[in-house]
Amino acid sequence: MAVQINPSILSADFARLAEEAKAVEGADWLHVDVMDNHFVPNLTLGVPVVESLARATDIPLDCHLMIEDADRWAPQYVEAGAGSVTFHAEAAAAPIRLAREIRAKGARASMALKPATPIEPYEDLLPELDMLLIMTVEPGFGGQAFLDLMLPKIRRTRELISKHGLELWLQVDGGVSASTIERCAEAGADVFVAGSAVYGAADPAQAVRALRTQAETVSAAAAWACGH
Ligand SMILES: O=C(CO)[C@H](O)[C@H](O)COP(=O)(O)O
Ligand SMILES: [Co+2]
Repeated sequence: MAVQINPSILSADFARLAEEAKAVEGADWLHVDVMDNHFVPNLTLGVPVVESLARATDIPLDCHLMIEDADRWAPQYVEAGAGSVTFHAEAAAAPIRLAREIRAKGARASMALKPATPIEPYEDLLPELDMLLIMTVEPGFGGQAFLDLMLPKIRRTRELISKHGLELWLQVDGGVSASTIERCAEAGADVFVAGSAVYGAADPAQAVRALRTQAETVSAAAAWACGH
């Protein structure tokens, strides 16, 4: 299980997005939080900004759509250049059809769960996805405190992924930092979104490297424990 670190540009300077992407060289994906002021009480950016950002950076874009009517909008983010598109389970009328459409258009299909949404009703849907995102804060804002009570859900999701023998990536988003990333990795997450912990650091690229080292150490120890 390879560790991936995805800085969230929610905590970057929106007037300098191309430079902010360069500041996190070495990151696996750039996490782009799209908010519509309906699904969440905040407003960020949309398709035209994603199009420009995709042209401005070589880092692939991981678009996290916190928007209503995901069925209508998500495919447009693939066309805008996103390599991975995450829709919320709570905002999709037909998640299987939507995941298939995202994949057919050439991107990785991912589904997110708000903290109060359980994973169990979605077990049969997991093979349709390339990634599952477990929110570890209420979506809407960066800089919130990590919700420890999400750790059992991360664990249960990792068990379901193993039970079905899937290649699915397991992403965590919200309050991920030097003081919480090890707990997430230990619970079974392998893709880590970090906004304030990266862009709030004096050297964002160094913050990405440090988070990666922490997560890799834990996941190597977990792999060793499983294999013996
Ligand atoms: O989806 C999000 C908020 O809804 C952001 O990706 C997330 O909060 C990242 O910011 P931080 O690491 O500062 O919590
Ligand atoms: Co996000």
